[in-house]
Amino acid sequence: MGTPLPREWLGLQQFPAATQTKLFELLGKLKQENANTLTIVVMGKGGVGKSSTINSLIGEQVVRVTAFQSEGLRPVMVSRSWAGFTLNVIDTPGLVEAGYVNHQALELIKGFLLNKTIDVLLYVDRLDVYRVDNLDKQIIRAITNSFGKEIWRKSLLVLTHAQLCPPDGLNYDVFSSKRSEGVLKAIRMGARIRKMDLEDSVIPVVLVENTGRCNKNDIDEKILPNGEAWVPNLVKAITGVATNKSRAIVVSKKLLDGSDANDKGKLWIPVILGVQWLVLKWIQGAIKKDIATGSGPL
Ligand SMILES: Nc1nc2c(ncn2[C@@H]2O[C@H](COP(=O)(O)OP(=O)(O)OP(=O)(O)O)[C@@H](O)[C@H]2O)c(=O)[nH]1
Ligand SMILES: [Mg+2]
Repeated sequence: MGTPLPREWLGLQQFPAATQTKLFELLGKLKQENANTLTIVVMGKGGVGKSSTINSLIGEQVVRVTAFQSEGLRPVMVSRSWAGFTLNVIDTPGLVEAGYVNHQALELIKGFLLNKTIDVLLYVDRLDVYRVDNLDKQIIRAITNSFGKEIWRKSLLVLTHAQLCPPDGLNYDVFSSKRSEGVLKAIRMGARIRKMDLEDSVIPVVLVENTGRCNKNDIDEKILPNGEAWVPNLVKAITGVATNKSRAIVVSKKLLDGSDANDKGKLWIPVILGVQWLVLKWIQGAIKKDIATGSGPL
């Protein structure tokens, strides 16, 4: 049995006209670049707004949103098609359980993603949180160990709950860039991305506000406190990452088995064989010389 055809992306039509125009333009560009399918995986801690962001992006209530910790532990994929273009979005369970990295959830995600190609990772956290701690780094490390460091070249940081009033009279943009920098630093540390690698691995940040109470501009687009319409921003950043010069992540068994580390060892095999061959040749040469000069043991 083949894969069922994805449903028509009806949610596109519920966006205000201005947003629709921008989205059609961006999706059209993707199609022009021969990207007929786009697979996005959404990961992050529990309750940060992963599922809500997916619903906002698709424009339909496609995945369940819960105020309390969700009991559903399985990843789900939602597919929608538009003019021959297919969008796949994979929602995943939260990566934290009782203050620790939820390895069980991670194993389920790995199993679900096996043999899939990830075009974009949305790493979701909240904007209205002020601290970044060790657990954040541990989650990032767990994702990196599972899918390889390269996944961060295909990632985007999404900060939810973006409709906020910064504390202490701080300016909104100053506050949000401080929070973004904090999470990005945790990503760099957790993923062990070296300073010298930084330039070509800039992770874009997008702020989103998923509640129905989000403010709107006069053309009905949902806006952030700084006036930016965030849905087109999100789609633009996604298409940017999808078409950047890094390759999409093919989740093979080899990648998941952590063959990365093993491969590093394998690189030395030809070198060691070469050195062995040279030593052997040298010994052979020395023996021949000994025989020729007759200076061998009596
Ligand atoms: N104010 C506000 N609330 C949000 C936003 N995003 C999500 N929420 C709320 O936060 C709660 C959790 O949202 P979910 O989308 O279920 O979060 P999740 O990351 O999918 O959670 P798990 O699947 O349990 O890991 C729900 O009550 C949402 O309504 C946001 O941008 N702003
Ligand atoms: Mg969820």
